Amino acid sequence: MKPLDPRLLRRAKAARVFLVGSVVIGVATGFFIVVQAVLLAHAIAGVVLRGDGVGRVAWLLVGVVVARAVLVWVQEVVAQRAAAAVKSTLRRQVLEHSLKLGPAWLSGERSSALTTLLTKGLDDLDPYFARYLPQLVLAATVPAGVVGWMATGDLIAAGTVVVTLPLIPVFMALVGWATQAHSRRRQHALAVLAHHFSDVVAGLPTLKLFGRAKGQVRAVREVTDRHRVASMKSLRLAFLSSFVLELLASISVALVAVGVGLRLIDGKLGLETALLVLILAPEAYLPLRQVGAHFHASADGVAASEEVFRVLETPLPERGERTDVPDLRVTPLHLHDVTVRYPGRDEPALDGFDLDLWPGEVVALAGPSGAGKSTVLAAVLGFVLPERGMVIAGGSAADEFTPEHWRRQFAWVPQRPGLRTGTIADNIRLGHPDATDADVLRALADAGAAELAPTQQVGESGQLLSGGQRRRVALARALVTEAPVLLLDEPTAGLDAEAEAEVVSHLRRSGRTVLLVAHRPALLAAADRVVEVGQTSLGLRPSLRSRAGVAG
Ligand SMILES: Nc1ncnc2c1ncn2[C@@H]1O[C@H](COP(=O)(O)OP(=O)(O)OP(=O)(O)O)[C@@H](O)[C@H]1O
Repeated sequence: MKPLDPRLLRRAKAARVFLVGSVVIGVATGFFIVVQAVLLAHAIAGVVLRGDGVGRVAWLLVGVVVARAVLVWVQEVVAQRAAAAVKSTLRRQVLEHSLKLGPAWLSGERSSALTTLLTKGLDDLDPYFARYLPQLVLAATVPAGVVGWMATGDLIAAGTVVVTLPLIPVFMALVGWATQAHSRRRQHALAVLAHHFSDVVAGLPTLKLFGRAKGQVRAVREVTDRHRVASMKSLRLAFLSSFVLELLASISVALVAVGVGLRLIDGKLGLETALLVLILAPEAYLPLRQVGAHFHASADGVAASEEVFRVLETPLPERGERTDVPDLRVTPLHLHDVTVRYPGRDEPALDGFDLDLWPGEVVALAGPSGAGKSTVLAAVLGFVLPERGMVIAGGSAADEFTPEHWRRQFAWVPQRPGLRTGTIADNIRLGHPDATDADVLRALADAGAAELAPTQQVGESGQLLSGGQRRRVALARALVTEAPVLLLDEPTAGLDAEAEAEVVSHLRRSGRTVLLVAHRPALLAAADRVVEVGQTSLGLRPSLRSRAGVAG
């Protein structure tokens, strides 16, 4: 584990500002430590050797102590603010990057692990900023100043410190290597625990139904135990390394003290210099010892930030910068030889797929489960990039345009539409924020959901609605947009025959281009064309064959 990850400084401006502030505070702290030692040594030697009073020195000492207390306070405030700013920056960056990577990437991630990382995981950066980093800066500034000052009084003592001091960072580096593996294991155990727990909670009704709910107690206990064991190992290592660091520092200070004592007895060293060296020697080791102590508390935060950088360094698919997307109300869309292979899969999900979609057409994609129908919609939207072939509009490939501008041409209803907490109207207005109440009611009616009240609450992820109702609200959300092309993944699943007929007739009347995934006969029959995915044959209605330019 690197003491300071340069990526943290690169990605978060607050971290850079904080580091500069910490260096200033570190130098000031070093200065006050030396001043305090000089004043103390002078006062004690004055009292012992010359019988001086301590009045003036005492006031100066009070001033130094207050100044040091103010520095600690400033450091704490700056650190807490920096930690909050860095966490919020990293969270925003991960969310923005995840959005750009799209649903195909997200489906390969474990959402609960990502949630844990962005919440509890990044919160572990607090001790890193509040304790570890300031201490690291002090460790770099204070010993240098202290040893330099000691050297002006007693070269031998300064030499002893210079020789013994590096032992501490060397030992810390060894501990760091061991801790890194432990921290990763602990982070992994926490992610597994979160994932397992959210899976069990989500599947509890099913587990209960099959009488397997109790069996999960053992599984949760095992996963929790793994996390407990990993945490205990980290703690054991932390205590052990703190003990050894303390021992090392104490022995080193003792070495300096014995040398100073002997030279004092021999008369080679004055009392004031000896006192100064004795007061300063522990101060040289203290920052380094404390770096070791705070290192363990911050190791989890650093492991979490490494995980964050893994996400942030996942390359984005290359997309162009063009914003002049052709108007798909009048421009046909072509899929040419589109071949998509998901990461980690040998077989392509879609192999050499061709499709011409003419403005105003209703085209149904049919084919067995797993044939690649949803993948066709994902390829059109640019959620997956074809390894071969391309999506073309108006003579330009889709990936020449920015994803935001390209996707404005489409409204999409996925197989499992997401709804957010709020009313039905709130969810529909996600498609068109300025939609009036009348627009919302019309969209609901066109989606075959006239009986649903716009003010009805949908609950978290739409849990207060039935599966069919959720789908119709999502369809209404797509219909309320002004997108010229509708991409609908089984839009009428869960609807009765009457509602389905209404939806189909509205889709046909709307004049928009519709590409839908369909299994049900009513939907297939209503389409202008049915395209089999996973097969090469095109089932065209005779009236459209000439328009599609397909011979036969
Ligand atoms: N994110 C993904 N990662 C890896 N493989 C995937 C992913 N999404 C889909 N697949 C695989 O790609 C193939 C095509 O999936 P797709 O969802 O496009 O099929 P489909 O025809 O829509 O199926 P269904 O009718 O069951 O919805 C399947 O073998 C599926 O397992």
